[in-house]
Amino acid sequence: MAIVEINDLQKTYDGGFQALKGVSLEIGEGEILALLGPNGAGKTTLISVLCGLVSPTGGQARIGGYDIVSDYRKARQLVGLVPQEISLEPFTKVIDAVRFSRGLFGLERDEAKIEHILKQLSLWDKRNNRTMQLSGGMKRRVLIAKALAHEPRVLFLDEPSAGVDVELRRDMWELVAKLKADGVTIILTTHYIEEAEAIADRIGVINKGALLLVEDKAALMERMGRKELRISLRAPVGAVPDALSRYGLELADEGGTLVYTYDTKGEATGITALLADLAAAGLKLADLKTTQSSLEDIFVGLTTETSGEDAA
Ligand SMILES: Nc1ncnc2c1ncn2[C@@H]1O[C@H](COP(=O)(O)OP(=O)(O)OP(=O)(O)O)[C@@H](O)[C@H]1O
Repeated sequence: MAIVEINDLQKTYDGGFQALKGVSLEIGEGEILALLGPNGAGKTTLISVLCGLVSPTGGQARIGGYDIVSDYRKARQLVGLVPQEISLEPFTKVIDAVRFSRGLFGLERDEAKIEHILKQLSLWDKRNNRTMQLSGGMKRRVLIAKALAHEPRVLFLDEPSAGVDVELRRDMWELVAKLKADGVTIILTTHYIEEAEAIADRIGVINKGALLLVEDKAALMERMGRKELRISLRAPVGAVPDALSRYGLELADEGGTLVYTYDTKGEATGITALLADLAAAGLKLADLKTTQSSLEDIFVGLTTETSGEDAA
C-alpha cells in the first residue's frame, strides 16, 4: 500500500521560479526511496512541501491518506524530517533535545521510547552531553533521533551524508537498514550515486523540477549489467549486412562503427560468433573497445538530455 501519494505536485516560488513542475509518485510502506539529482533539482523543495514547510502551488499529496494541505496536522504527525543543515541548541543535553521534539507533537513522555531511539543511534552513552560537545557526525545522529522522537511512519533524510566521512556514511546506511526493519518508510535525497546503490529499494532521478525516472534498483542494476562492444571498421558501411541481423547491431560514426550491446550476466556474450560472422561477411576490423553502462551514465545521460531541451 502506498503511504505517500504525490499527484502532479507543483511549486512556483514567489519570484516566479518553478522548482517543481508536476511531480507524481507513490511510495510504498516500508520502502526506501532515494531521490537522486544535481544541485537545484528540486529535491529539498519536494521534501519541504511534503513536510508542510513550503506550500504547493498545484497538485496534491497525501501521507497515510491525509492531504498535506487540508489535513496538515495529521499528515505532519506521520512524518519525521532530518534537515540538511545542522541546527541544534548548543547547551541542550542530547536526551532533552529528543524529549522536546516528542513534546512538540503533543505526545506523552515515554522514557522507554526515548531510550530505544537513543540506543538505536548509538547515542545512549552521550545522552547527558550538551550538543555542542558532540562531533559533526554525532550531531547528525541527534537530528535523526529528534526526527524519530514522535515515532513517525515516514522519515525524510535530506542529504544525510553531505559533509560526512566515509565511515560515518556507512554507519548511516546501517541505520537506515535498521529503521526499515522497524517498518519505517524512508525517502532520502542524495548526490551520491553510490549511496543510492547501497541502500535504496527504488531510485528516482529528479532534474529541473521534474521526475525523470523512478525504477527499482534491481532493474537499474540489470541495465548496468549491459556492456557495449564498439567495433571500428576499416571501411565504413551504409547499413548493417543482413548476415549480421540477429545481433541487433547499431551503426555509429557514419557507418564506421558497429555497436553490439550484450548482457554481462548472460552465459554467453555472443562475441566469438559475432566476430566470426563479421569476418565471413567480409568486414575488416580496425579496433575493438568495450564500455560498461553504469547508473552514473544513466543519470548523466538523463540530466544532460533535459538540459539540452532547455537550450532548444
Ligand atoms: N525560497 C525560495 N525562493 C526562490 N527560489 C528558491 C527558493 N528555495 C529554492 N529555490 C530554488 O529552487 C530550485 C530548487 O532548489 P532545491 O533546494 O529544492 O534543490 P535541491 O535539489 O534540493 O538542491 P541541493 O542539492 O543543492 O540542495 C533552486 O534553483 C533554488 O534556487
